[in-house]
Amino acid sequence: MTEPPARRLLLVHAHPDDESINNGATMAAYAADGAAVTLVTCTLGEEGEVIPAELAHLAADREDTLGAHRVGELAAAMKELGVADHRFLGGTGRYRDSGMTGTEQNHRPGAFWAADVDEAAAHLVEVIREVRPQVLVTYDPDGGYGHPDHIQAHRVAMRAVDLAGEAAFRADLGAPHTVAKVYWNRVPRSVAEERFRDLAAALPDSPWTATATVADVPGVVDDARVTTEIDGRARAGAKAAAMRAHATQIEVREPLFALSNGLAQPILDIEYYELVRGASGAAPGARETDLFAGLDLEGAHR
Ligand SMILES: CC(=O)N[C@H]1[C@@H](O[C@@H]2[C@H](O)[C@H](O)[C@@H](O)[C@H](O)[C@H]2O)O[C@H](CO)[C@@H](O)[C@@H]1O
Ligand SMILES: [Zn+2]
Repeated sequence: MTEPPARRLLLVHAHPDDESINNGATMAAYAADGAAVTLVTCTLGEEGEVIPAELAHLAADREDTLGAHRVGELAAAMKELGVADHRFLGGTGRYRDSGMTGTEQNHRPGAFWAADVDEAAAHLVEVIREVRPQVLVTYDPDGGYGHPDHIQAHRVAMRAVDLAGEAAFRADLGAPHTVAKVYWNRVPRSVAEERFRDLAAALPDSPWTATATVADVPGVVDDARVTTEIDGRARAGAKAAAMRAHATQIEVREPLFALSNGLAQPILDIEYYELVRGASGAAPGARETDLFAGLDLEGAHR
């Protein structure tokens, strides 16, 4: 049996498209460098809006086949990033997209927001104990921007990290595993502000007439809270291609993109994180430039 790669990264996201927007360059860079990259997506994105007019029939209030379509978009995006291991939490379609906050979809049976956190976390414990990642990436407690599925993905991911390491929890799901480092997706406020200033110059050459704002960018925090930056500029093409693969949700005109709201925002090829569990591998006062910094990877195969 071949040994798994020494470095193993697990990312937990709410919908197909979040992984490419938040971590596309990071995922592509580590996959290209021989690390094992595993993505768990919690829903199929069934309640999303649809950008291309010719695909409007897929929408939840029409044929309700957008989820199946976005499974294909995600597979195409993973090919662009070179990521072979992507799964849906609890199996394809186990949890349904809950819709934007305050909508009636939040409370429909099967909605991820209505799921029991421990029950959902057990599905993720099984993945953690199989993959045995040293590093896990997910959202902050607000899910980056308050979407119910993002908040729930945070809760399930953090609960699963705790349970996966408990020997007394569900031995049937595999041997206990402690994730060494946990990160939340972040954007330093100074970077967001600078990129939106630059955006104004690029807007006339784009198909959009309006921009989002710094407040619309998920996970923006004061610079001091950002512990880690992954320079993915060498993977900018892969990230843009992966975002473009999510064609029902994202339009891309590099260096900009827009969601179905039509508000232009910058594509970030340097991706930022806040280390919330585990020890930093950087010198005091410096940012890490590697998610695996400080880890003893010798013999880290299982
Ligand atoms: C990036 C992200 O999390 N997208 C979610 C989000 O989609 C937004 C939603 O449809 C909103 O109404 C639009 O104005 C915005 O442009 C969309 O990005 O919520 C969807 C429904 O839960 C979800 O499917 C999509 O992945
Ligand atoms: Zn999302």
